[in-house]
Amino acid sequence: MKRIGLLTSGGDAPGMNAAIRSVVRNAVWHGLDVMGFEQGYEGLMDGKCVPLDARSVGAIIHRGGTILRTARSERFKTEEGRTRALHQLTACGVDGLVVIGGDGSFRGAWELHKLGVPVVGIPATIDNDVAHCDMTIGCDTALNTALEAMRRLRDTASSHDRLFIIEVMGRNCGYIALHTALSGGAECVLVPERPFDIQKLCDGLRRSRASGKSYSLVVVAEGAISGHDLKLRLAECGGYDARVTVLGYIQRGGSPSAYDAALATRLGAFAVDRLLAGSSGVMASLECGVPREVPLPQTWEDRRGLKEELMELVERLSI
Ligand SMILES: Nc1ncnc2c1ncn2[C@@H]1O[C@H](COP(=O)(O)OP(=O)(O)OP(=O)(O)O)[C@@H](O)[C@H]1O
Ligand SMILES: O=P(O)(O)OC[C@H]1O[C@](O)(CO)[C@@H](O)[C@@H]1O
Ligand SMILES: [Mg+2]
Repeated sequence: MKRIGLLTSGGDAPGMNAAIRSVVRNAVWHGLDVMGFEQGYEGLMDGKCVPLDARSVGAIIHRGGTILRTARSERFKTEEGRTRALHQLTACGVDGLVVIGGDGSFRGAWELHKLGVPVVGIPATIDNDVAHCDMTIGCDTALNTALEAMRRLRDTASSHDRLFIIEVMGRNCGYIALHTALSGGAECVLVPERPFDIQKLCDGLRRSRASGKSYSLVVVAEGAISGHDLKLRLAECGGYDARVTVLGYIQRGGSPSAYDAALATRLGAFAVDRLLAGSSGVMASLECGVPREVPLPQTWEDRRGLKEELMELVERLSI
């Protein structure tokens, strides 16, 4: 192997740049050339690439976003698009590829692997919805951002004796919502994985008021119900006048936490080591703290799932 390619795909996540730096520097250390493809699979199909060396990834370990930029690509989901990508890889002399992204990006990487491209994935998404890794790069930072917001909202909620709804990201996965609720001390959390009963929610809020609480914080993942729709339902069902804060893309930005920067640095170097060892169609992972490679399909076929006992703990401690 002489030259490897590198791209970031899907939603950006804090720590992607730290992973890029680590991939490039470890590859250079091994005597490899590196080409960075811009805007994920879109740039790969169009041959938009830049050579990367040890100096071109200086002073990015602490930066949010991704210097390679990222994209979602419908074109790459077609056979024609992937054939184009394959031609571009050959034209650029790339004989191995590192894909930094989430579950969708890994599905794309698996397609390339099936076409004969040696490919290793690095899990990076704020959603933490990839199986067989302790955490995905970016999730810890996003959680800390959401927690800080929640603590600020607690200040104003308690001062005004109000009910606040905090909507966090998570189209299909309630990990951020659950862990924000757990660490921020919410009264209640709504996640896409569990149906919710508005009457039960109103009853719970009423009980906590009756027990002497003067304000309440409800965390909702965007995929369960929007914060604004929940406000309307709470007004209809319980006469509540809730205030809504949608955290949105704020959660995707910012410098990576120590955890995310270190995780990205370890996984970036490990991904290059696995490519050089001849692995393909795998994710570079830390599972229970131990580096290991996981066949890509297992990362989406085996569901991580939400821990029921943590959902129950939020409820139990909300008395
Ligand atoms: N089944 C598939 N076949 C080929 N490519 C795919 C497939 N699924 C997803 N991709 C490619 O991967 C890209 C990124 O996927 P997706 O938008 O699901 O984000 P992700 O990697 O899961 O990250 P995040 O969830 O954090 O945004 C898609 O836009 C598409 O180009
Ligand atoms: O608007 P975009 O970029 O598609 O991102 C939205 C989605 O991306 C994620 O933030 C993951 O990056 C999801 O939680 C969210 O639903
Ligand atoms: Mg995803």
